Amino acid sequence: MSKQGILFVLTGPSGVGKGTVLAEVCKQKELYLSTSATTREPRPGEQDGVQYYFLTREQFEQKVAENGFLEHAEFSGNCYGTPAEPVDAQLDAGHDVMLEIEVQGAMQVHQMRPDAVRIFIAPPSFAELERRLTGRGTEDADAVRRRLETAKHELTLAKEFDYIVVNNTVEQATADVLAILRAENCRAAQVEIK
Ligand SMILES: Nc1ncnc2c1ncn2[C@@H]1O[C@H](COP(=O)(O)OP(=O)(O)OP(=O)(O)O)[C@@H](O)[C@H]1O
Ligand SMILES: Nc1nc2c(ncn2[C@@H]2O[C@H](COP(=O)(O)O)[C@@H](O)[C@H]2O)c(=O)[nH]1
Repeated sequence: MSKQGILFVLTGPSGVGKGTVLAEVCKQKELYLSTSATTREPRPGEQDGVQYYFLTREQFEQKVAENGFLEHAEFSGNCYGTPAEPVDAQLDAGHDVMLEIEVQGAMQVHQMRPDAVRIFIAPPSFAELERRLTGRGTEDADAVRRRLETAKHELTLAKEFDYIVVNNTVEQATADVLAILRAENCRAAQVEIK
């Protein structure tokens, strides 16, 4: 049987810097990034099929009913889900896959795919998380408040994950994530030798 790819999950509270760190990681490591579906409205500049597949709630629910998602969750009033088929196709082709998703979904992946390697990105402090989320300027004050409320609970779950990376600087967090990816690839290679 040919080698399967490794499924990686990058999670953590909204605004912690998952997307920023992942963009740097992808400059140095070949990874298939899953494109999620969401019912959230596109932000200025976001395009359907690029950042997300933007679905109506009915379309999203239809895909849930068809078992089309590897995981899905409601977050801050909107639905988000990982389309299963492209992820499986990439893993079967031997390519490593990365999901960048929120914490409830990441917990589901553990149940569905116990082999997945899950990395929790944590902020250096709660005050810094608040600064980053507010500073990004993509949500109004009410949405920022809701996301921070959710973050308080999400941070208590960090210890459930395989690795915790504190995103102090983007450079250091990128190096830490790359080291994890390398280590997990070495582990997979050893399993094959046996
Ligand atoms: N190490 C860092 N130091 C300072 N600012 C950072 C750092 N990492 C990310 N940021 C900034 O924090 C903001 C949020 O980052 P980003 O959008 O990557 O977060 P996210 O976790 O992907 O959020 P979401 O889950 O909502 O998609 C951005 O403005 C980004 O430039
Ligand atoms: N459970 C899932 N969470 C997802 C997915 N795609 C993205 N996300 C996460 O949702 C929040 C909010 O995203 P935003 O784009 O509105 O800021 C963030 O933490 C994303 O990582 C998914 O498929 N499933």
